[in-house]
Amino acid sequence: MDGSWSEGVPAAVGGKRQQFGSRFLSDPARVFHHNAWDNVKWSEEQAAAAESRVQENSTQRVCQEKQVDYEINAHKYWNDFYKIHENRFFKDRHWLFTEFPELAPSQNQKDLLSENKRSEVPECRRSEDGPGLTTEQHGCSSDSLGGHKTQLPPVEENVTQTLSHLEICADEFPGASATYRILEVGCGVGNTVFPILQTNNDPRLFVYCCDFSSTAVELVQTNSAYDPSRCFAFVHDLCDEEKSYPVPGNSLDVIILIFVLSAIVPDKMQKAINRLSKLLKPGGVMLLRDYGRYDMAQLRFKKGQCLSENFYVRGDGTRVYFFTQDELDTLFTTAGLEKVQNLVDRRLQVNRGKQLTMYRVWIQCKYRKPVLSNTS
Ligand SMILES: C[S@@+](CC[C@H](N)C(=O)[O-])C[C@H]1O[C@@H](n2cnc3c(N)ncnc32)[C@H](O)[C@@H]1O
Repeated sequence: MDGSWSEGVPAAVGGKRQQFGSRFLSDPARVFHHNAWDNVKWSEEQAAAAESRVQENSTQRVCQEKQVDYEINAHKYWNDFYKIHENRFFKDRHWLFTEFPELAPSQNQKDLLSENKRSEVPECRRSEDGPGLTTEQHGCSSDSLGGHKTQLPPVEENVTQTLSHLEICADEFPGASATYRILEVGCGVGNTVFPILQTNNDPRLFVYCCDFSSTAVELVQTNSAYDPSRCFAFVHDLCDEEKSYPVPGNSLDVIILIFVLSAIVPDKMQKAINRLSKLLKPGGVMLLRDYGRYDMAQLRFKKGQCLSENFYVRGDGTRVYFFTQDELDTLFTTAGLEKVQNLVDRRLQVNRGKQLTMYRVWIQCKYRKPVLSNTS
């Protein structure tokens, strides 16, 4: 894996976190005085140079036979990645709580965990798909469901009708008795999930996480912090249209996508987001952080690594796409979600020892399912 991997940690300045930090480079002569600069403005020349670099490294495409291999065996390439790196590669993403307060509802918005009691999953058709765990197995007795006041928009009275097509029965999926449900897709080895579970001890919270790498999921399940009464990790390919998620539609408060959408082939992204959108409760949110167009990692690719426009394969067979804000907006709004946030984080990282500058571009999005939704 090349050195261009980074989780894109938003900066903290003076111990106090601001949106994407606030250390600005006003005097270029001071560039090597700090490790990173926030909200960097690109000059026209720099943008043009980036564009021409991308044109250059995209001229020669990977042959069709190899492309098919990278697609069919995508999970195997990620399995190999995790066999080598185990849980040492990505860092725990504690910064997510500042960026996305929805992930720490008991810390940030005390009532969120008990909100929307009316939106709990109603009676529905039985399915053979569900793992069939009972509420007792999750240690969440219904007594723990409080009658607190709600902070999210009120759920429409007709939600139960829109759920009539559900495949999973109300009390027969993991976390059925929880009142706040978070799903992380492409969870890797749990660098987001474990910080969430550690930050929230509230028994009304349940966290689902999936990845199509069985090696990664196994590392989550065997982590000493993995508690099946609060968390359910499962193998799932977000591009697989045949296999359903082990939760009913309209049942999740939050879905997290951290550097995962970029790992799938662009023509499968829309359907993957559509399917996820259906799982959100009305008022629920989808949170994303991912690579932006002309990020340093894109510029570093060599000729012959390009699969299609802005989509590349790394040396280890894993793939990465570089988004624009508009592309992400289209993906989410086409899935029936409304924009709450769509930001670009341009950071200048500095290697002071080697006197190197690295221009990073990440995009951060938050999209909400309308209370009156036609995607359910
Ligand atoms: C860059 S890693 C990010 C991991 C994790 N989200 C984190 O931030 O630490 C991308 C992850 O997406 C997973 N992934 C890629 N394509 C996927 C797919 N089609 N379905 C499910 N997971 C996928 C990979 O196995 C890998 O764990």
